[in-house]
Amino acid sequence: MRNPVRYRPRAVLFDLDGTLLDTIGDLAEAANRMLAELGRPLRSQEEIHGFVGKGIPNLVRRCLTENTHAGEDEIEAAVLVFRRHYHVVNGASTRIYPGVLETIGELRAHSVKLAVVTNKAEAFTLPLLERMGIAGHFDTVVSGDTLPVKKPDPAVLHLACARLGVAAGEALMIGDSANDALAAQGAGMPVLLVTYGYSEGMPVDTIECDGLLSNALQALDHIAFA
Ligand SMILES: O=C(O)COP(=O)(O)O
Ligand SMILES: [Mg+2]
Repeated sequence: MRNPVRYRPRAVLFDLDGTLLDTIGDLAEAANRMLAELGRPLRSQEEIHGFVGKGIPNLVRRCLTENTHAGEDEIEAAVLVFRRHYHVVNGASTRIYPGVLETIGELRAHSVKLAVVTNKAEAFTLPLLERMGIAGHFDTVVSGDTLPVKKPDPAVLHLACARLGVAAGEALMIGDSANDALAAQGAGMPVLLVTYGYSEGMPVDTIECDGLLSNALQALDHIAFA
């Protein structure tokens, strides 16, 4: 993009799955171990890719109900099965996306505060950040079960900002889906979306946002350091 608007954020809030980390292999593995244990047909990674974005209970529900049926009790029990398998595989095939470490390093070098705001439950988020060696870069982490609501509810972004001591208008969100975009817009902060992540089957260029990034490093084109 030529001459994009440059923000001067005091904090950058990052989405996790599909933005910082490519986690689809582990999510699909846990989902298929769950489906196998429940005696249900397995699903392709591509299909499961479209189910990621609104947290684990929603992922499990879609695995059990898309083109088929399951009762609420069955779905509730399946969430526990998924979590048991995901604890085992979480991080095994996860990779940090290109440009992420350099971007984080540049932001930290300019004293910009950093947070992760994810819809992934905390029991998986914190060990995953540790395992990938990036936990220490973030000043705070808000997970999918930190509050009773998740993205697209802006409350999770407000909580991250409160913990960082910045106003919502002084922060910038970087995500990969409409959940991130809507949460940011609800909180009154600009949002950049990466084009390589998971957007629940929605073409990312159809989601209203303040800029698209094909590599995380392009976020720096939208930022002016004081
Ligand atoms: O857990 C999910 O479904 C998505 O997590 P994310 O908010 O980090 O993309
Ligand atoms: Mg995401």
